[in-house]
Amino acid sequence: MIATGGRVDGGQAAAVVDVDRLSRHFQRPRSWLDRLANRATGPALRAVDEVSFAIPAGKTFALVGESGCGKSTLARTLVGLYRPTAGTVRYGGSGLHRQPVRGQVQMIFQDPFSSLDPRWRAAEIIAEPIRALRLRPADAVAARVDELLTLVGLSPEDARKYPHQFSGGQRQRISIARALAGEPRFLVCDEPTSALDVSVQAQILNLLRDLQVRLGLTYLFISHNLAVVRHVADEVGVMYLGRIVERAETRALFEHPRHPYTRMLLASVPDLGRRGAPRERAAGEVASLRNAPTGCAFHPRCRQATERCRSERPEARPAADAPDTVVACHLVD
Ligand SMILES: Nc1ncnc2c1ncn2[C@@H]1O[C@H](COP(=O)(O)OP(=O)(O)OP(=O)(O)O)[C@@H](O)[C@H]1O
Repeated sequence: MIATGGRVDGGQAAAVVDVDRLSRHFQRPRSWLDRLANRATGPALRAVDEVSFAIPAGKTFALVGESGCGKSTLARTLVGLYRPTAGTVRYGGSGLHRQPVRGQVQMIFQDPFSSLDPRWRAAEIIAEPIRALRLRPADAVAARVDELLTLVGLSPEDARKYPHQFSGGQRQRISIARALAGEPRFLVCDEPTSALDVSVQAQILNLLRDLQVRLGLTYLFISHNLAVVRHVADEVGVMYLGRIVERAETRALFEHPRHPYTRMLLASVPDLGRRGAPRERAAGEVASLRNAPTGCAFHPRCRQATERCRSERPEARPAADAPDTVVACHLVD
């Protein structure tokens, strides 16, 4: 259960990750207009803008939203690949830390082929974090690699193979084994199945689910596929141009979407099986972070937008009738 600002209320399961008004901006190169106005830098691109949420231990929080809305930037900031521009991320169970304990936060990527070094055998790929973090004595590393291969549904004989000798699904299993080698508590899965054949996607999703239960892992799960998100997530955050516009428990989000953008996203998937939920047809151009609109960033596409939506940015607030749902929209309530 999450309140505004991403704080987990006392008495609830401890958060493994707690994100509070986190922003990550990128400096854009100067345009000729900037030069003309004698500006030293171009305007910042607000890839992630004041995002807040917390993920309780053992749960899955999913991020959805159109391409370019900042999901990967948020994921990369959480695993420490990018430094936050503002706001905080705290990690841990009891007593949160500003930095993740080494190894405890890991990431798996969409394309396992490009994230695995083609010159390394599976054994070396998986052993690397074990050695770097000194998680096992040198003579126990090989046995740990065999254990991890078995855990992800491969066999110890696979240890000698190179990435190109595996299928796409098997390569993703190697990536997962490598991530688990660091003994993480928190795993960021950035589109982990979108590069895979449909028949293999379900196997990888089931593997992730099994591992979550067996190892007590906490997931941030990023996907374009709303049917997948509905299946795997406990809670969902809907991102639009760098901000979370709606955050709700999965069932509530799919059955009772509140933000016009969430409704539009769900309406774009005909077979989600929603009955009676209000439908929103897509309107207007897909906006870009490069020229983000004023006020509510969604207003140019929103059929109900008012003058206020055009000028005043809505803050994320708990819904009046569902305090676990947080929505940033002037028209809700
Ligand atoms: N290293 C970077 N430097 C400058 N701009 C960046 C950088 N990384 C991402 N961006 C910009 O930040 C915005 C958000 O990108 P991001 O990859 O986070 O979106 P996304 O929602 O993950 O998209 P997709 O689903 O296509 O992966 C984009 O406009 C992108 O061009």
